[in-house]
Amino acid sequence: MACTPRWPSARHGLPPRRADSSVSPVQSARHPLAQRVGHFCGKVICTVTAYLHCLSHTPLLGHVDPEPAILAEVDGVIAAARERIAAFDPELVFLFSPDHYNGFFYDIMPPFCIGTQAHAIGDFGTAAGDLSVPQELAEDCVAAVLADDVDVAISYTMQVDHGFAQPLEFLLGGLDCKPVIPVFINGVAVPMPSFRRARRLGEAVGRYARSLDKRVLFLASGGLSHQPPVPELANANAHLRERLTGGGYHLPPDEREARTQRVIHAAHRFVQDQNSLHPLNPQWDQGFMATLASGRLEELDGLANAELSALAGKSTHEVKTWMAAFAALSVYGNYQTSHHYYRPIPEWIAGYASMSGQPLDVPPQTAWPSYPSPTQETPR
Ligand SMILES: O=C(O)CCC(=O)/C=C/C=C(\O)C(=O)O
Ligand SMILES: [Fe+2]
Repeated sequence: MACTPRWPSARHGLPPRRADSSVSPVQSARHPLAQRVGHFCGKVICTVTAYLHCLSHTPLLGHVDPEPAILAEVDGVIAAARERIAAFDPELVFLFSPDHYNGFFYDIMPPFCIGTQAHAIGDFGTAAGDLSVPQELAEDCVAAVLADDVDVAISYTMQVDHGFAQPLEFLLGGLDCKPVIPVFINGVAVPMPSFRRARRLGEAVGRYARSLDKRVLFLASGGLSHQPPVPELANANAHLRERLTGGGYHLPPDEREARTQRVIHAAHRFVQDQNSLHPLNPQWDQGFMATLASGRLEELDGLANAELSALAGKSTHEVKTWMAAFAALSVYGNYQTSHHYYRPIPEWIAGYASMSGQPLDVPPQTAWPSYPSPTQETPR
């Protein structure tokens, strides 16, 4: 697979905001971030061994979109994040993502699962194909996390959807452009893990990552506040129940199309009437980002799942991927966040957000463009 980004501009015929898809190690040596974070790590000096980026995903991109100016704004946010990641040049990626009944069903629904191999199905027009999973490292990661007292499942045939595919496409240029360990966190199928458990998982993954002596990128996919029409077992009819309990691994094309159209239709309706689904909650979203930025991750330990659903919508549990990624970063010491972006986007039925983070001993990236931000750069 060519590692050319299929980010929003590419899918909408807009010119890329930055020509960073061609950033090479040599070019990125002149890159401001490269100078700061030590792109030549291992050759000259290594100052940063971990970087984090958290990004909402949306299956509605390219199907129901906001006005061009907003689309271009998001495009720029993603392009800039991709450029920073290219400058960091990760040797290994840990991607925390949920699933939407495409790879994980109620035949056996783990709260957490690490894949040693993974295949993306290509739903909603996202990329299909195999991820580049380093099998032995993924196996070691599972063993390390279990030894660290966090129970995690293992899959040798993980099937993933847009939740995993979109950040890999947008931030890394494709499904198989970097070695990636996929970490599934159940964010839609009740009963779900708590914030506290997601934090513990992230810390365990972070401790394993830190033991590797590699430049590691932690990615999180999903959120923030939203409640798109994702099926629920509690009110499923017999056919849907059969699908949700394990009959959905290989959906017939007509059912796949019906699911896609159902979400598109719901988005059109939500744009007209934001009470047609659970309303977005920008206040909660921005508070959540500020809490992660503050480093006080334990503050969310006590937020019950039912309470989060009531506050911000039933799919908001996807933000536990953000919690896990930040917890992993916290293992590297105090951190600082940057490039906060937040905008409620009804067309995508989402409080759409993006945020980067890195260990605190690296000078802040003051030369970088900023975007509308709910919080300022916040040293922990
Ligand atoms: O209709 C279905 O069965 C699945 C719908 C679906 O996949 C929706 C996904 C929505 C998101 O991923 C999101 O907004 O985060
Ligand atoms: Fe999602």
